[in-house]
Amino acid sequence: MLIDSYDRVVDYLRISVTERCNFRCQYCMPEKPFSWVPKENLLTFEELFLFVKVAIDEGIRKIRITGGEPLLREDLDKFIKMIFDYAPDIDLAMTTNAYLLKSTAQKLRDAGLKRLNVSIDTLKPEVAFAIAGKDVLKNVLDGVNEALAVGLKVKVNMVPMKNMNAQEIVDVLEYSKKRGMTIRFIEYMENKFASKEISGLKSDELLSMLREHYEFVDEGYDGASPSRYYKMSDGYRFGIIEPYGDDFCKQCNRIRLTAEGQLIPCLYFDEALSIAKSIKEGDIVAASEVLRDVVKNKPEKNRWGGEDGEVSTRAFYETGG
Ligand SMILES: Nc1nc2c(ncn2[C@@H]2O[C@H](COP(=O)(O)OP(=O)(O)OP(=O)(O)O)[C@@H](O)[C@H]2O)c(=O)[nH]1
Ligand SMILES: C[S@@+](CC[C@H](N)C(=O)[O-])C[C@H]1O[C@@H](n2cnc3c(N)ncnc32)[C@H](O)[C@@H]1O
Ligand code: SF4
Ligand code: SF4
Repeated sequence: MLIDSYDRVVDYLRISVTERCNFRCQYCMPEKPFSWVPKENLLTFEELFLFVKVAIDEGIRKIRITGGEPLLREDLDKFIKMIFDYAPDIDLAMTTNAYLLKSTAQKLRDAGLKRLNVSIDTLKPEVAFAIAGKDVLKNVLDGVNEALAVGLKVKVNMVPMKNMNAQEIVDVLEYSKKRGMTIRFIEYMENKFASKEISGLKSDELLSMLREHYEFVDEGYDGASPSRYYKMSDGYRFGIIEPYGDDFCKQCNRIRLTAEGQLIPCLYFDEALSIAKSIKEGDIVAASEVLRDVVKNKPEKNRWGGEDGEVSTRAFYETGG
């Protein structure tokens, strides 16, 4: 079991399989980055799998594939199958923009993927264009329908922004509810890569807008998730994620791996250790030492809430959110 120095069990590994993306979301990657990680620096799926086996053997029980856009990476279903065959019981999930999901959902499900978190910020084609930089909505909604049809469990992530999609929070909630998908509203998190024009809706603003339509009670955090959940009178639950908060850090169970093998102990801190060399040399003893070091060095919590108004220096598309 992996236990950090604050006695938290670390059993959740988020793997960003690529930082590339087919969208240019205003809050994440409005411009094509100046440079991508060169392809030769990316860990291959065989190399990533070698690390995944080490991580599972050490106690990881939940793996989320993310990016950039993970579906851009060729043969992703084969990577998922490798993980599933090695440990069928682990919680195997992915976060995606759904654009390529219509043609891939069945393959992913057959490979062993269990859950999907899909980003849906709007149900209006022109707003989707304004956010993602291209005409994406039809593909996204078709992708979600297909994922549900093949039996994947789906959650929706929405980042509400003023003068953009904030007026749609009820519509996107209703869309999700009708399809049995939990929606989580994510507070926009400032970062140095995002468009400077964005003004995100804060959780208190969101809650008062939702109160005009619904009655609900605060159910608090659910396990180690950074989402706070609210239960409506008909039993439907929605979540709000305040990434700048730190209440949920007490339960933090996660580390992150980037596509080039940087193992990140905490989203806030710049520190990371690379597993690339040990994995490329097939040295699993060294890789598990790096893993244990990263876990041991997990900080207690982020410091975004401080008075100096710090913003994230990490790119979401690099860490996978
Ligand atoms: N501050 C902070 N925010 C996080 C962390 N993990 C996730 N988030 C936020 O939550 C958002 C949604 O994360 P997802 O990729 O859907 O994953 P998840 O919330 O772990 O998903 P579940 O396993 O379904 O609970 C991210 O984009 C971040 O904004 C974290 O460790 N710290
Ligand atoms: C970086 S994306 C990677 C996976 C996939 N491309 C997608 O969009 O779902 C993961 C999550 O990060 C969220 N995200 C990206 N930039 C953000 C920001 N500045 N503030 C809050 N959430 C953000 C997205 O909405 C998405 O739900
Ligand atoms: S949020 Fe996801 S879909 Fe949007 S640009 Fe970032 S990685 Fe791509
Ligand atoms: S901010 Fe750091 S400590 Fe807090 S939940 Fe995220 S990764 Fe864990």
